[in-house]
Amino acid sequence: MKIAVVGTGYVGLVTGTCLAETGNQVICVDINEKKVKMMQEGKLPIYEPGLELLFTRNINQGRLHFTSNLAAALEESKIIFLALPTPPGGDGAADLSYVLGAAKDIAGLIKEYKVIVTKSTVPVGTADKITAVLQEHTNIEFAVVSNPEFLREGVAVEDFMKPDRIVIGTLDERARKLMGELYAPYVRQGNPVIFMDQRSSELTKYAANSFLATKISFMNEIANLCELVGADVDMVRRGIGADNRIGRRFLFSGIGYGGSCFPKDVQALAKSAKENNYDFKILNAVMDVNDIQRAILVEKVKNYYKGDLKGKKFAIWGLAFKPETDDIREAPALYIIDKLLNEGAVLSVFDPEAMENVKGVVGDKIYYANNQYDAIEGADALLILTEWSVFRTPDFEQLDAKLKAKVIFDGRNLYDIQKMIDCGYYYNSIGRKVVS
Ligand SMILES: NC(=O)C1=CN([C@@H]2O[C@H](COP(=O)(O)OP(=O)(O)OC[C@H]3O[C@@H](n4cnc5c(N)ncnc54)[C@H](O)[C@@H]3O)[C@@H](O)[C@H]2O)C=CC1
Ligand SMILES: O=C(O)[C@H]1O[C@H](OP(=O)(O)OP(=O)(O)OC[C@H]2O[C@@H](n3ccc(=O)[nH]c3=O)[C@H](O)[C@@H]2O)[C@H](O)[C@@H](O)[C@@H]1O
Repeated sequence: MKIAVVGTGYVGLVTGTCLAETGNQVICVDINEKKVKMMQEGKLPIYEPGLELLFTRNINQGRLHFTSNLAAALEESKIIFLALPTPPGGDGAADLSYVLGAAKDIAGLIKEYKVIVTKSTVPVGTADKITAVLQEHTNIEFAVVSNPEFLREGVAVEDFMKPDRIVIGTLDERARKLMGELYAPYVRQGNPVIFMDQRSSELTKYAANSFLATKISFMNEIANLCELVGADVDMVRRGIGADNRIGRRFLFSGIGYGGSCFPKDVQALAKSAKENNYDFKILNAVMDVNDIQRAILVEKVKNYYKGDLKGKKFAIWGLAFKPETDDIREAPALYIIDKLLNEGAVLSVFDPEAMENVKGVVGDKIYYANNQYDAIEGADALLILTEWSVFRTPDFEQLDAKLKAKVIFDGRNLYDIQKMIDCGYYYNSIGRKVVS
């Protein structure tokens, strides 16, 4: 099938590449000409494990193409995916200007029946808005389909190629058939394609992200309670996760959820509920808890140094909002860096992939170390903010030798408490006892 993908961010690139991998002819369009040129030269603009191999293979085999010319991309494509940004507007609601703007452009260019698919995360009623824009500007037949994307950064290829489920929101029979054919190669036994109406599909995406964010905020509150009552959150997590009704995943307490989606989507769903005269109380609490949790490590550091961080040198391991990505959008690390700098601390940071992105935002106010051990040289304490594998089993001899003091604040609970006691560290993690 011939497919156009409009927008080559995370979702557009993964969607386009994976659809090409199953034999489709895919043309990806972006208004960012620099990015398009880069991709035409075979260079991938993001770090995502496993994507480069597929990206290169499909370009070389002539199935994956890039352009900034929307008209050319639409010409022969039967299905047009919109993978455009939906950032929070000033009031927290999703900004639909990219999506509706593209719909208008598409309306002016199509000459035959097209299926227009929203991959972007959009509020309930957006398919109707896209339909209205198209109807206003074209007489050509079309169907608007909601097909939310559930991929996680860092495991995006796996998530797209082997999805838990595929949600397709349309009542248009022709579109339903085409979408069913397109996704047939990705369906594994028991992992269904779920067809529904557009509104239910749009809400499914927000409900999924908000439910996962709720799980995280819930566990962060349990962690805070654990610290007060002398319980261990890792034990509680294992204890409740063994119940299939609860499940083992997404129960890790830490320094709050970040990334380009959870913060914006929880906020957008709360806003959309409010617009419909519904006060979504749980979501408001989820956001409040996350705000508090993002500050928790800084509070622990301040308590340890009795409020005076001036001139203290801290090493930071991990900047990306989670491992296996260079994405720093809404990363807790950015918030923590800002707070520590305001307190007069001196920072030396290391992340396996996100250094360049942080340089672009934070600039030369901090030292960008060459590796994780360079970062800790002479530091008063180490702060761990992202659970990259390389931080899980560090060389403790180097830690002992390079840190000025044996002090670790761990926002991701990477180390065994007993080991830290044996090694003589002051070790403060999340929801577990503080040892020294
Ligand atoms: N990042 C993620 O892991 C996931 C994101 N989503 C949703 O997917 C949507 C896209 O997210 P990302 O891929 O992260 O976005 P992004 O912000 O990384 O990329 C968007 C791309 O669209 C391009 N663009 C903007 N206007 C355009 C236009 N008129 N024509 C062509 N290209 C245009 C930009 O240049 C950029 O390359 C959002 O709604 C997001 O909530 C859904 C699931 C996962
Ligand atoms: O809509 C989206 O963009 C995507 O948002 C999330 O994916 P992603 O943001 O890539 O990352 P997650 O793995 O979900 O992590 C999000 C945040 O939650 C935090 N988290 C995650 C899990 C956990 O147990 N505890 C926890 O604090 C992570 O550290 C991270 O900051 C969802 O998991 C995807 O299904 C969804 O498609």
